[in-house]
Amino acid sequence: MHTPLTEPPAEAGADSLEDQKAAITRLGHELRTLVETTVRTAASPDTLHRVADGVRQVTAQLTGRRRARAEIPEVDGFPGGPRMYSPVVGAGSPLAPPVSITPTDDGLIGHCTLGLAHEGPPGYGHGGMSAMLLDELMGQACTAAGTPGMTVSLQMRYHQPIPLETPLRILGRVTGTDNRKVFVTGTITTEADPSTRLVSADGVFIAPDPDRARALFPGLREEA
Ligand SMILES: CCCCCCCCCCCCCCCC(=O)SCCNC(=O)CCNC(=O)[C@H](O)C(C)(C)COP(=O)(O)OP(=O)(O)OC[C@H]1O[C@@H](n2cnc3c(N)ncnc32)[C@H](O)[C@@H]1OP(=O)(O)O
Repeated sequence: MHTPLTEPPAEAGADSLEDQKAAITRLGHELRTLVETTVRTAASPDTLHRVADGVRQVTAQLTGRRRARAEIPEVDGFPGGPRMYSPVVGAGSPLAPPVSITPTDDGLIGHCTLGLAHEGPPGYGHGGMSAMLLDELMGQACTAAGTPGMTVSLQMRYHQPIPLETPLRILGRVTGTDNRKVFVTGTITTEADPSTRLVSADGVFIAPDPDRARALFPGLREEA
């Protein structure tokens, strides 16, 4: 018998939340492997049909309660906490590379490696993927600076293509604020050559006023 993987425990204490995060992370890893293998495979149509049937059966095992659209998962913190299903940093998301983030003296640094699932031009990263990586790092830099905000403007510059299967470094840094506006810059380089910018961005983020934030995010917890 299969245990439903998305059903939260009846009483989620600290230990059970950790168990839940570990299980989400493990499933996310297996799904990313499946996605990457899927976009690389040269398997025959018979094999692809057989695998599709198997995947459909696996999906049917994810029974139990489904999260509502604006619900913030119990395993997450918003804003400023973990986002297990984020398409950029979420350990549980098959869409995420995922990016791991650490603070620096004046911003945040993210690390990830893109695979063929993130391909734009053959062998290189999709430009939308670069924008997504930078938007996240720059948005999280706002939160880390104590001014969480939403992107209202993201000016991208693509200097060189981003190689796949190559460790990357993404920087996000707040350069200034003006009332609710936060000005942020970001760059993507390889880990091996952090002085050569492959992509850079300038962004404006805006902290919604409290009423707007409550209306936009009805699942926001009071302490946030
Ligand atoms: C507890 C709180 C949670 C907070 C939030 C946390 C989110 C943490 C996300 C984490 C994950 C990260 C992920 C990556 C970040 C996304 O991806 S965010 C998603 C993409 N962005 C969006 O969907 C934002 C859509 N835009 C909006 O909803 C509304 O514009 C906002 C952001 C709520 C602001 O609305 P508003 O408060 O009515 O703003 P408004 O009064 O029109 O403008 C305020 C000021 O900004 C200026 N402004 C407006 N647009 C622009 C622009 N494009 N360029 C320059 N200035 C502009 C205005 O001129 C105005 O300036 P002043 O007149 O005050 O000098």
